[in-house]
Amino acid sequence: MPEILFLLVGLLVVAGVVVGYVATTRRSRGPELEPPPEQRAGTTTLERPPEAPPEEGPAVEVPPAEVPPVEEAPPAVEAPAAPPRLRDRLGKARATLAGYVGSVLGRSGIDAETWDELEEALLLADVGVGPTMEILDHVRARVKDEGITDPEALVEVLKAELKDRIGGGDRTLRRDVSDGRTCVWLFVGVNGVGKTTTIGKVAARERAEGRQVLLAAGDTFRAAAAEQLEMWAERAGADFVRGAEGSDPSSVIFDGVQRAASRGHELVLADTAGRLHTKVNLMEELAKVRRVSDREPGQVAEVLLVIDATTGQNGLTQARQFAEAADVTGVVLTKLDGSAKGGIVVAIQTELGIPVKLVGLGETAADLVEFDPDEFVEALFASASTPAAHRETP
Ligand SMILES: Nc1nc2c(ncn2[C@@H]2O[C@H](COP(=O)(O)OP(=O)(O)OP(=O)(O)O)[C@@H](O)[C@H]2O)c(=O)[nH]1
Repeated sequence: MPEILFLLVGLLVVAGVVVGYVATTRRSRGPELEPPPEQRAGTTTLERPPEAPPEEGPAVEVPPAEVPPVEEAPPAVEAPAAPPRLRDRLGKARATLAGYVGSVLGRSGIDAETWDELEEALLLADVGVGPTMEILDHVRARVKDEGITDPEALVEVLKAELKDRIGGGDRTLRRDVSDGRTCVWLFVGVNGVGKTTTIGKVAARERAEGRQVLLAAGDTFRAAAAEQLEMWAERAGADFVRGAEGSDPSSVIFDGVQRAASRGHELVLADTAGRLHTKVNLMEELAKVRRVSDREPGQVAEVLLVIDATTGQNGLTQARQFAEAADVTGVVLTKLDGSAKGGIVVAIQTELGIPVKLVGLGETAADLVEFDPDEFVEALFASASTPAAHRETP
């Protein structure tokens, strides 16, 4: 009996000691709750009513107290891996053309079938009926004038014609803004074309080149879109601003611009919700986004229309509508790695005169290249049977 009493007293003493220790440690460490997103470094969530009035003036002043000194900006990140070469990634488009071109080159001369095959090849590549006919008319005229009879020379004339059509125009991404203003690039396009992914790729590139960048989640329709963008921002070491779900995209982007300006960032990359080019109200909203993003302290230097290369000719209709609503300055053609329809480049450039500036060739940060017309045409015509790595660009 005394043993049991002794044991009970011992247990009580031990329990008391343990409880006391735990309470002390808790107090000294503080609560272990995750900080709310707005308190995490480099991230801001703007809680605002959905109908903030950005057109009437700045909706929300960024309080100076919230702005950390510029030294606290995210560190520069490593450059993404070397960008892929166009010709290594144009597998599908190359394979489609290679069959036709191989057949043309296999003939002893140029005959009616040769022209039929070239026409079919261009149509399959989605160059479009109008441009295909024009291109072949020009090539026919040159072949006749120059007395060309050799199929190889004919293919060279066709390549030159294509390069002529998609060449020219300024493809550099513009950064020139008035003194004291912050450069804004807007990314627009229909759903799922790759806007967010492209912004992530561009952010990685800009950061690797040492620029301070802010990503603004102007896609307030889908919470997942903002989360996806935030992930890209974290990876790239970029600043990030999002708004409450359903809030006004113009306000969110404007707040992003204000924050970027106050922190001395060079560039704001603004995402917008995917929208059908046929929905008038959404296209009007986009026009407003552009106007508001252009107000001090921001200035829109690029409106980049993102087009999915696999949609082919439909991309042309989209480009027309977006150009009207948001004054598009350049095209980013994505998913060219999985498309046989690279010919849309020709259609967009010749029919709308909008230069293709960037090309997406995959889903990682490195899969973005500047568009080079000569390289593109050579890549399209490079023989599918010859390993690209062993061929020299003529
Ligand atoms: N193969 C390939 N896939 C790509 C490329 N660019 C984007 N994608 C993929 O396309 C899908 C859609 O990309 P997002 O960036 O979410 O497209 P979005 O335009 O922002 O979509 P919404 O927000 O719905 O309008 C994702 O699975 C991307 O990984 C590319 O160049 N090549």
